[in-house]
Amino acid sequence: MLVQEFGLEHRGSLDGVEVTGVTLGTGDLHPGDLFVGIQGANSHGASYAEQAKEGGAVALLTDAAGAEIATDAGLPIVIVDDPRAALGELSAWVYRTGESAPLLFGTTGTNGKTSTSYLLEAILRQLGLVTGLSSTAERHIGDMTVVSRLTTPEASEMHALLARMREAGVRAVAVEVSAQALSRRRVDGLVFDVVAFTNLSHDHLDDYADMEEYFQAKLALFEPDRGKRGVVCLDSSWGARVVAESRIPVTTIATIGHASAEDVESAAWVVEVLEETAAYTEFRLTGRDGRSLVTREPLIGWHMAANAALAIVMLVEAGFELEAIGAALDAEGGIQAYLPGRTERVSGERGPSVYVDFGHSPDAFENTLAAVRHFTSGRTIMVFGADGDRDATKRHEMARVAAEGSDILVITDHHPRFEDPASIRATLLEGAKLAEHQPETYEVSPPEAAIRKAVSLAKEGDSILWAGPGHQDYRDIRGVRTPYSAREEARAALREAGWA
Ligand SMILES: CC(=O)N[C@H]1[C@@H](OP(=O)(O)OP(=O)(O)OC[C@H]2O[C@@H](n3ccc(=O)[nH]c3=O)[C@H](O)[C@@H]2O)O[C@H](CO)[C@@H](O)[C@@H]1O[C@H](C)C(=O)N[C@@H](C)C(=O)N[C@H](CCC(=O)O)C(=O)O
Ligand SMILES: Nc1ncnc2c1ncn2[C@@H]1O[C@H](COP(=O)(O)OP(=O)(O)OP(=O)(O)O)[C@@H](O)[C@H]1O
Repeated sequence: MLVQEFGLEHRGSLDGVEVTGVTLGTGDLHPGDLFVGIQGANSHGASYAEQAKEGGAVALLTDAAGAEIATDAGLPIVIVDDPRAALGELSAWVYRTGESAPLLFGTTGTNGKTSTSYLLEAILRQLGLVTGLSSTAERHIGDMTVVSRLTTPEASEMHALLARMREAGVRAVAVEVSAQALSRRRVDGLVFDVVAFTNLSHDHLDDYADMEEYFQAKLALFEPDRGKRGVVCLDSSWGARVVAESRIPVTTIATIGHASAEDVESAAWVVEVLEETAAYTEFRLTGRDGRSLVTREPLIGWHMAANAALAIVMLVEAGFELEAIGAALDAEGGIQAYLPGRTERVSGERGPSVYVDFGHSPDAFENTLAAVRHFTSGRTIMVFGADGDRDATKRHEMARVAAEGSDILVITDHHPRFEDPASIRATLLEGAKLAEHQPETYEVSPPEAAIRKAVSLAKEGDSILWAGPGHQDYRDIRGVRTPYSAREEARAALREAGWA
């Protein structure tokens, strides 16, 4: 049936073969699945065809090279030139995700994708809709939470997720779309009702040759086969490029004091931060036509207000009335969202304030440090490390920005992966020295000791920002995911210091 539908070449009998799911990896396999073998960085997926058969796969779809590898695996083989290119459409067909599709929102950008998606989900719930979420931190199917491995799942997993959402009565879904997802065709077979661009700054230059290539990867979300209409944030200068090069209709939003004066002047929507407290940020969102809304989001920093406003404009673009959104938010005192590991406060009433954050780029450090400083009467202490085996070119700038914005710096380890953690720390120490302002600096490994060092130095009125680990519950050390929670470590360090 599938082979006839798509007119595909095949080997071996497909009589009686019924495909009920699609998967790329034997680890995710369910009986009845079509196993798709793609060439990976380490191996060809087709070399796992025998395992896939044992696990209940009913057929293999792969390229000509994969078909050679899997000749003796005992599965019927469907052959296509580029299995990854076929994956989205095929998965959409198997999981019937085109039928009664929910409202789909897709957000891309270097920073703020997860936050915008959570805030969007929260507002949709406050509007009374059953919602879904696909983010780096978690995936949600209504009230159920599913663990995330990638920011954006592979197309087969994405369509399977949407099928489960349909069964659960989900009406609207917020999806975080990474540049890697666009480059690797993970959102094929989806057309978002509204897409959004948050910002672009230095990150992922291990995956992309330069910022231009990284930008072009993100821009792909603003194509008619990916999104119907878009909202572009002008706070980073790359926003104007998205507007100029988008191939779908877009509207714009800019934050006073952060976008250029000309961009604030020309934007269709303007965000003005009215009040920043340790518990919430209040802002006004005003449309060019005079429509306006004042509300609060439960996170610190102007950038989180910008993310919340972006989410609201996405909803307006999807057809929701601004007045209705305002009324739903007013009824509950603002946006009711909990974002795991995004400047999450883990300290109690007494002692220093401790925030754990997922920021891992210079821009994220700068904004989060500024937000923490805003409420700190004492000293700002920053604890951070850098990812091993990921873009090493951003390390100096991360450390310089961290040094510039803090009074005390504790440089430690993050996910070393296969790199030597001591050499990553040495690079960070070099970067910190490039700052004009030189904080008191310590090098402490491992992170369990680093957070304890920071807590031992902190006094009432001081704040500690631990940037990097966010919501994550493991550290990747030489390819092994060791269970580990920064939020739990920070709480333990505070308890041990008598600040419980
Ligand atoms: C570097 C990279 O992109 N790797 C992706 C790639 O893995 P790979 O090429 O290393 O795969 P491989 O180990 O050679 O295996 C080849 C194939 O055999 C399959 N296999 C492999 C072993 C086995 O026992 N059984 C099996 O079936 C694999 O599922 C794969 O399809 O193919 C896998 C499945 O198709 C992906 O899950 C995997 O993403 C990894 C986990 C990853 O970290 N990707 C990063 C770059 C990424 O996409 N990041 C963005 C981040 C964004 C952000 O920070 O904003 C994201 O969206 O998450
Ligand atoms: N609009 C923004 N501008 C700049 N920095 C931001 C913005 N929003 C969030 N950040 C910073 O980036 C960190 C990560 O935020 P978030 O998880 O929402 O981004 P993301 O784009 O999903 O990142 P990732 O792709 O790595 O998951 C935050 O904790 C904060 O430090």
